[in-house]
Amino acid sequence: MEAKLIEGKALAAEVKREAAQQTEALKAKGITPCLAVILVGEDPASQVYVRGKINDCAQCGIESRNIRLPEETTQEELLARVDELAGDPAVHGILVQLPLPAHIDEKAIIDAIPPEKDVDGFSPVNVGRMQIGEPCYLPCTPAGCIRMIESTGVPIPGKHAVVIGRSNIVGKPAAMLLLAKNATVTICHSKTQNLQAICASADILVAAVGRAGFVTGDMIKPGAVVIDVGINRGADGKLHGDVDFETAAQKAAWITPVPGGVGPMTRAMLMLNTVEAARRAMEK
Ligand SMILES: Nc1nc2c(c(=O)[nH]1)N[C@@H](CN(C=O)c1ccc(C(=O)N[C@@H](CCC(=O)O)C(=O)O)cc1)CN2
Repeated sequence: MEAKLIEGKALAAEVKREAAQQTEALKAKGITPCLAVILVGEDPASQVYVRGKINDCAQCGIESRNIRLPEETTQEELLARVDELAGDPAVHGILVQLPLPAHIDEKAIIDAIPPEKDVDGFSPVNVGRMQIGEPCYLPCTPAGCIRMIESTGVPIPGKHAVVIGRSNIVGKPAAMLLLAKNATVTICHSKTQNLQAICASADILVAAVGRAGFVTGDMIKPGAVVIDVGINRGADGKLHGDVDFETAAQKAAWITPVPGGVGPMTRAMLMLNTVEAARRAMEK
């Protein structure tokens, strides 16, 4: 079997067109969605992602505030900036780019973002609402994964979905969203025994391990949908997914590429969350 590609870039363009249309409709009612993005420090990858987000905003007609703070910014200073944006009615979404420098407590910063402006869906209130199926902002990467799976036309209900990775921003929420779609979900991690056998029984496999080429063809069930969340920069300077694409594509029915897969979808889903935040603010 030679897997079909789930084209993240094309899907992301579709999602951004949706966001742009919704933005137009909001502007006609007198409200312009606005996203504030805070980047602390000079991490080169984060700079690329933030630039991408600001460009996406422009493409969708969304206003943006690009806030760059030096590496030595203190936690108190960062909290003060977040508070300022929290109190600014013109700002609908606040995103603090992760990772933060080691001297800043990420949790304290995420907790300071009001849930109604938390377009990353990382705050405890949004995480809790997601768990119980209440309206909330879904974290962008997992939400993008679901949209990519759905784009294949393969029904999720009843399928065995295996998520490798248990991070708060990808693995856990991806598992919860798959469960909410009535998949039977297994979460695997570094201590999991029989990982190969579990993965090889997955109809849907989401790899969020953070290790290049970790998932190989022998771990894929023939005909599976494989979603590769990994973005690992190799010594060759190129980006590599968590999935060994060549061998996995021989077994899977559908597979996401890296680059051009989950990454662009993460950014596109952020645009939808920002428009939604503006709509909710208007309704309030
Ligand atoms: N506040 C947040 N911080 C981080 C998040 C997040 O969702 N919110 N996720 C990741 C990084 N991330 C988004 O910020 C992200 C990563 C990658 C891409 C992307 O488009 N990747 C491209 C390749 C880009 C490149 O050349 O490096 C691709 O995969 O095609 C977008 C967003 C951690 N931090």
